[in-house]
Amino acid sequence: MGSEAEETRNNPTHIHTLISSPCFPVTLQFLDITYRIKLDPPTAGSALNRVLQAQPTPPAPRQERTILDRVTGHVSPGELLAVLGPSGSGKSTLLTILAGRSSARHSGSVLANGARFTKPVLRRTGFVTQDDVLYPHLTVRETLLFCAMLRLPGAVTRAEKAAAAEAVIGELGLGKCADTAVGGAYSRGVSGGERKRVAVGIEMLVNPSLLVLDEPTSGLDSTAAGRLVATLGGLARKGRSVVMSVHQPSSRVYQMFDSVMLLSEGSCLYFGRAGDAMDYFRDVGFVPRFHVNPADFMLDLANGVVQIEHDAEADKTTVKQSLVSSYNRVLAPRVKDCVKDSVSAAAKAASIGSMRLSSTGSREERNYSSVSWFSQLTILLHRGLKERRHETFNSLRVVQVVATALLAGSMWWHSSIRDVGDRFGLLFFTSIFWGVFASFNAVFTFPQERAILAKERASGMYTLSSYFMARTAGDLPMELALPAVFMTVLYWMSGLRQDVCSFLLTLAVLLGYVLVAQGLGLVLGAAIMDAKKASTVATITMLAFLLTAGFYVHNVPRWLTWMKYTSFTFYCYRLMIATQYRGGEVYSYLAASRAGHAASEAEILAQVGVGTSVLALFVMLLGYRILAYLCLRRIKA
Ligand SMILES: Nc1ncnc2c1ncn2[C@@H]1O[C@H](COP(=O)(O)OP(=O)(O)OP(=O)(O)O)[C@@H](O)[C@H]1O
Repeated sequence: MGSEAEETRNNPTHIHTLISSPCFPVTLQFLDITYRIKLDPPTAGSALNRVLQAQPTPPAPRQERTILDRVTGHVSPGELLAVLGPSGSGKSTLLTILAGRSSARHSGSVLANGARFTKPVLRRTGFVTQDDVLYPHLTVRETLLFCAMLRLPGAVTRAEKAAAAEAVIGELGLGKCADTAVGGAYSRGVSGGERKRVAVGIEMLVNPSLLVLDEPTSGLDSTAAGRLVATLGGLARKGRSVVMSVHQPSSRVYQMFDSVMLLSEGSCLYFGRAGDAMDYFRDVGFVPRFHVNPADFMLDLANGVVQIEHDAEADKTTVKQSLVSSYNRVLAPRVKDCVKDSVSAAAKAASIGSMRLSSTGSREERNYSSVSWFSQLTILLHRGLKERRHETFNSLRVVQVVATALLAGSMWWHSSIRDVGDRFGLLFFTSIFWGVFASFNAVFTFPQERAILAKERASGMYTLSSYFMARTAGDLPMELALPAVFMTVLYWMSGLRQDVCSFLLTLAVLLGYVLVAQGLGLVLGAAIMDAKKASTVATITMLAFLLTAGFYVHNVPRWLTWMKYTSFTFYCYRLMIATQYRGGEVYSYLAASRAGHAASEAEILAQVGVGTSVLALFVMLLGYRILAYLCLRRIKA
């Protein structure tokens, strides 16, 4: 991939402007979007207060809050619509609904070319969220390259995909930081503005018909913001429908908008041409006292701030109510008629040109068909290896494992096979250490990728199965190298059975066991999707496995005896003993050493055979991974 990018950079004639080629036109219409949430009832005081109250008070009814109130509008190909409004006015909520990415139940309809959103339309919809979720350790160029590889159609060659990524880098002025890591909460990377542009670039790559951006200019200086909005305007001119929200645009940026929607507390105060906004507000009685940036004036209005005679300020609530009722009386009926006309025109066009549209559609669909499952897997594997190159082999983990192996090796230095108690202790310690270590590390896998997985799946970038395979298989070499190093150091230091065959068998048991323990961590992480909670549950589960296996408590209560059969530590310990003591060897050494406590453990271990233990571990190995996959399916795609 690197060489292709190099070739593309060095040969500008190869720069294929996939991102600026014509796209399927989509008119977005939205009618009466209303979204309400139920608020939690106010707490009725402390438990003590409730006890002291003579009469129990009936539970307060749940109140509703309107986040969006009958918001209506449309955006046509070639248009840039800006949604303005103060913080909390409902911009992000509206944009998430318009991009078809909201799981919240809202009323009203969002239509593309007069019809409900379909998968092909969704695939052609780019959505840039406010909190851009990106892989922190990939460079800007790698981020865009991998994205191009996954998102651009299978029919596009790798060189063309690399060229498209380079074109986006050039278009968004990211050349200077192209080889810098994106960075994140815990690692320094490119600046906030550059991150934002990378997030925009990711969506630009797919040449979307509809591009929805939530505050793409936040964190940018006015020059950079102007440049970005000009780029978005340019994309719109090429036939895309672009919707963006913005907090505080400069007047230069405002001039670039074709149409504007002003929101205040979920209600629309204006929708129409950007250039007509000031005339409208003048007509309904709100005139700025001197020349102002229209966006500043409109935001003041949305906040209810307006100067009246003698510099006094009018009551904010009255101002807002007046603006809402003016909009509902003057503009809303016109906007609704306009949207309805646009919907019926789109429906008519679809019925008249059904043959043409369907054939174009199917051709387009072929062009849009995603890359094959196997290609997705290899690209995701490659990306995962690059992203986590610093993580798995971070020096702390290596030091932790090697130090533990050296310490344990010193403690059990050249132990004797006849000393069954000591040997059992060593094998037991190894089982516990790797059970806890592997399951704990795996717990973090999915929770830390949740946001990015949800975003990428929602844009149809890859199938869940290819992601899952890549994520779990990609980690294997790295995850297995550490226990292999551990066992190599410890095995020869502690003087376990000194033949290569026994060493390889013990290593195989440990590696299989690590995979199973990892599986438990993956399931808990995927099911709970909160690393802290999942690691707490992992602790309790591991403790339960250890306690009920009968190693510490020999008289386990009857109703808990079954639990040891669910414990992979139990089976691993059983197999490790089998690799060290053949046949009845253990009993003859036990008889000689009279190690009572080891003898009772050996008795417990005799309850399951080697074959049963291998089978149990194998079933868990597959079972945990299948469960983790099923849990991940809950994440909305
Ligand atoms: N699921 C929810 N539960 C509770 N409140 C919510 C929920 N969704 C949205 N809100 C509230 O709805 C209001 C609008 O939120 P939204 O994020 O859409 O505003 P915004 O205009 O994008 O704000 P900002 O510019 O600060 O991002 C906020 O007051 C927010 O707290």
